Amino acid sequence: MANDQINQNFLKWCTEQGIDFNGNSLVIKETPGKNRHIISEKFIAEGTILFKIPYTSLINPFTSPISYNAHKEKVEETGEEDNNDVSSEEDDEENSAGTDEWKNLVAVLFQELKKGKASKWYPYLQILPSAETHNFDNLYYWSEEELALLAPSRCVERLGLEKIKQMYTDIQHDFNISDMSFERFLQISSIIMSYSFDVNVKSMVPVADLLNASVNNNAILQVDDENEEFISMVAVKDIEEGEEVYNIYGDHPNGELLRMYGYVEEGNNNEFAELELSKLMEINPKYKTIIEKIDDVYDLEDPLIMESYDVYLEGGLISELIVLCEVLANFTDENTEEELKSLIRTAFKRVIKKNQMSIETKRILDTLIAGRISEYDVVQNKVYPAEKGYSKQYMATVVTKGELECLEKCTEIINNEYEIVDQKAEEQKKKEDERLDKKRKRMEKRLDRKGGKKARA
Ligand SMILES: C[S@@+](CC[C@H](N)C(=O)[O-])C[C@H]1O[C@@H](n2cnc3c(N)ncnc32)[C@H](O)[C@@H]1O
Repeated sequence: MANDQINQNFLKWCTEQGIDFNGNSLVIKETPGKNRHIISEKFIAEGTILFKIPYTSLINPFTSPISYNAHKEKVEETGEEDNNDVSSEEDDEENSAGTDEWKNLVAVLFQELKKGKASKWYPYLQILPSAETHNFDNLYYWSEEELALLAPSRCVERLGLEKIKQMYTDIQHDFNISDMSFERFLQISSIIMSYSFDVNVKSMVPVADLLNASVNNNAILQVDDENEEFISMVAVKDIEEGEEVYNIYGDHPNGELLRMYGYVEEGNNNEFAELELSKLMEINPKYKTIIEKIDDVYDLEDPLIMESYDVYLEGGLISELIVLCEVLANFTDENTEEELKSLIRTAFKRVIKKNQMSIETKRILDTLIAGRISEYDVVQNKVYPAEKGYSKQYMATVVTKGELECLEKCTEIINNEYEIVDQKAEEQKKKEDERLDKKRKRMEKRLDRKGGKKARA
């Protein structure tokens, strides 16, 4: 079916669902790279509701309950819940709930797509990239060669392919779906990753998902807990005539935008780079053993030993790495477990409360940052490909250049935000002061004695 016809059918369906496009001032446009997006043909003032979407037109396990019930019965029967996630994030309670919602929505969407014209959402499903032949740009569809364009970024490590494979197996089992191929599962997961919203429960939200995103968004989706009928897309800035309406997908750096959504945004201030623990351990052969000792005695709530440490474009280095380097710089082989614990507490106080670090810590960090920057050598001289747009080479360049900028700015941020304390020089100065103080006191005593003699004379 031609795209025009698909759009017309979709608009008709929206009217039937009671979704209006702000008195027709919003129109769907299509351009290469951006695909479908929404433009405002009139000026719209900040605060205006752009469109309202009835909860009944959302796709989620409550509006299309077949698969949800199958899963719920299984959970009630066995008491089992699962902990997988579509990405490589650590598991925790929140993630587990998110994963279950994810699985439910995959199953629901799979069933609705299979129903074809019989689905209540058929005109909506037609405008999603749901055809088996659709080419996604997210990282799950990049070849090995294309992924290599992103080196040395660590964003590729966040793909979590093993977990995804596990999730596929679980869904087949939990929902009794044997006719969903892995390719179809990945395609449906990709749709969910880039089109779904967390509105009470993970859902597909027609029309809201037509909006592209920007860090300078002019609209957001508002969920009003008091309103059980609608959710609304609201203008958060004035929108000029002819301007694109942009939503925001979250505070994602470009590597994450690419992984999940398949696009990047230049000027994205959520950018971050990563410094690896393994590289820190390579700086000094002793560090590995000390880090293992820290891991053994560590009893504070916030984790200190991590696989990698983030360096933010605007916020610099996360303080946990500075604390860790401070401990590495001050630990000696004679230190007992208790002394090590005390070193950790002192390091936290110094770094977080006093914004101080020792000059030794600064040296370790400088070495680590310089080493990571040198891994970006290939990026330093990279020019943006002539064909800007959305080529994979262009997108990979935006990611790696953004990360390099974070690292280059990091040292400057450290210098501005922390007082660098030269501990050894301070100790020497303290000793020197004490020596002079003693000398002064001796002189005073001598003078006193002399003064006494004179008085007697
Ligand atoms: C929720 S959909 C938005 C509608 C989408 N453009 C379409 O044609 O269906 C999210 C997808 O839109 C694209 N997208 C979103 N924001 C973009 C942007 N600022 N530039 C380019 N593509 C963008 C990405 O492909 C993303 O996966």
